Amino acid sequence: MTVAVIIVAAGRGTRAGEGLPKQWRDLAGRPVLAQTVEAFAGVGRILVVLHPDDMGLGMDLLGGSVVLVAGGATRSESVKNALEALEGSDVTRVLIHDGARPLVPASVTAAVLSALDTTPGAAPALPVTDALWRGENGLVAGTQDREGLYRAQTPQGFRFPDILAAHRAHPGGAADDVEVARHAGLSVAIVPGHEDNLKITYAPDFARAEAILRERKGLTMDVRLGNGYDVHAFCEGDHVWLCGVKVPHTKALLGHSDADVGMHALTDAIYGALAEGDIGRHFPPTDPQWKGAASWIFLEHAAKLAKSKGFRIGNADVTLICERPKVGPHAIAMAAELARIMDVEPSRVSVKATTSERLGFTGREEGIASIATVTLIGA
Ligand SMILES: Nc1ccn([C@@H]2O[C@H](COP(=O)(O)OP(=O)(O)OP(=O)(O)O)[C@@H](O)[C@H]2O)c(=O)n1
Ligand SMILES: C[C@](O)(CO)[C@H](O)COP(=O)(O)O
Repeated sequence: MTVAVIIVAAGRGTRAGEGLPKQWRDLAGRPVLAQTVEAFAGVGRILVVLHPDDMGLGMDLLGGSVVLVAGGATRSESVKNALEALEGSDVTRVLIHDGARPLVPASVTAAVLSALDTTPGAAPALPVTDALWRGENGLVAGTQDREGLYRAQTPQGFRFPDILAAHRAHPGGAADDVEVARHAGLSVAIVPGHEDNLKITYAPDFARAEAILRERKGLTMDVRLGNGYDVHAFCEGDHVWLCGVKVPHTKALLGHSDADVGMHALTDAIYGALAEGDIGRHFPPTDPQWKGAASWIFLEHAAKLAKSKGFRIGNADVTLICERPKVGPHAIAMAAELARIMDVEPSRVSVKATTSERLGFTGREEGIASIATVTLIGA
């Protein structure tokens, strides 16, 4: 028995939203397609069907370890191209699998292959467990008996000559290869599918798939919390830099750099979460090259350091403590600027202010203090 695995990955993944087609996107550190191919290691010879524009990407990712076949305009055309490529080979059984199902358990594949000993076709599926409704204009218009209904998965397995003939005879437009096989009169056994074997279809499916992978690898989430605190004294001047925004004021802030007290607190919070010291360790105040430096250089460095260590910024919260200038009118612009520098969504960054009720050095308007908290989430 010689087995071939056809992995169809020539679609454009339009429902998964913007960016690269889903099979090329990152899933827990590696492209989806690399993980799908890996799931079939040792099962048989592997053919990967790609969009003609993606052949270069395929060579880079998979090299000579698989046979690359150019896909068609529909899934079934893509499958047929690969089946035709196998004609004349010694292949006796084929498994046809979606490139967008990277988490297929080996037990599902084994069950499909073994069912082919007794039926010409076999495919995994899960029974529908929820109640089913028909809907019209947002209202329930009727119910549907769920008895005997299944959610179809892949790999769908067939004896090679049967499925090649079935595809050649099919008029096109089938949702899957079971439909093609049944049109040709082949019987197809249902074997137990698996909830992990989801098809990445919409953007949130990436997070579901990633959670399953993490659980499989026994990984727990590495969440880090960091805090930062900074103070700068006022001096002569007509503006201050706060969280990357130039704010007119009757004084300036004194410092070796641009004295952006909020950005310094946030930068230190990131270094703190990474156990990487503080700004002074990375940008020594004794080094003249940082004299008058724009503080975004420090924040960008800290954010990139976090990324290089496998962390993303979960959220950041900065509080400025001063009587004046008034921060409220600038807070949104400040949060947006910090988010831009750190390369995170603006909704994950907060800037707010408080006075110290005229108490202490901030109350006497001798300077501004800032505290910041950040969470880093390990990949
Ligand atoms: N012309 C096509 C269309 C789809 N597929 C593959 O068939 C599988 C299942 O299809 P689907 O999830 O619908 O993928 P896309 O067609 O890429 O997605 P969308 O419909 O959202 O564009 C995917 O691995 C996809 O790459 C293919 O090889 N050739
Ligand atoms: C083949 C399939 O994966 C079975 O569930 C599915 O039909 C293909 O994807 P699509 O979303 O229906 O295009």
